Amino acid sequence: MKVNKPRPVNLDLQTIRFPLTAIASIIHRVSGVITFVSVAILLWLLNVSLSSPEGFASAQGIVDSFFVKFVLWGILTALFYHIVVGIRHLLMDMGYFEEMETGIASAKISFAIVAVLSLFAGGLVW
Ligand code: HEM
Repeated sequence: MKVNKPRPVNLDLQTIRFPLTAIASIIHRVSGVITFVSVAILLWLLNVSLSSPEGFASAQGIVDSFFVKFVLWGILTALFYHIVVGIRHLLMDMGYFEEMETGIASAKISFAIVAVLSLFAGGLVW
């Protein structure tokens, strides 16, 4: 088929720039998957800690390393992101923040709220 009006094609992923709203949405999906996987890890840790006094001590030992604390901080940050941007999604489903300007502003505000909550999570973990 002959194309009369050649349309611009840009498939170079290094030059495609996503709008902030798209980035917020992609990270929301990623944070949902992280939260889903984390539920299994956290339930396993809870089970270990509740099994016996020795189990509780062993769970304390597991959580007492920098790496595990870092992972827990990441899990909490992903959860906070998912909840805050999830609420933004639900508000958009109700018809708010649908224009580009308000969509970008609400994404920026959500990022700022998540940054504060992430600091709070760091305080809880360490
Ligand atoms: C254990 C808790 C949770 C898990 C494992 C989870 C996981 C997920 C996953 C995997 C998705 C699919 C993402 C996509 O396909 O784009 C999703 C979507 C969504 N989640 Fe969660 N979620 C959890 C809790 C929450 C909470 C507390 C909220 C409250 C705000 C929430 C709000 C949403 C919304 C609004 C969507 C749809 C987003 C869209 O339309 O693109 N989620 N969640």
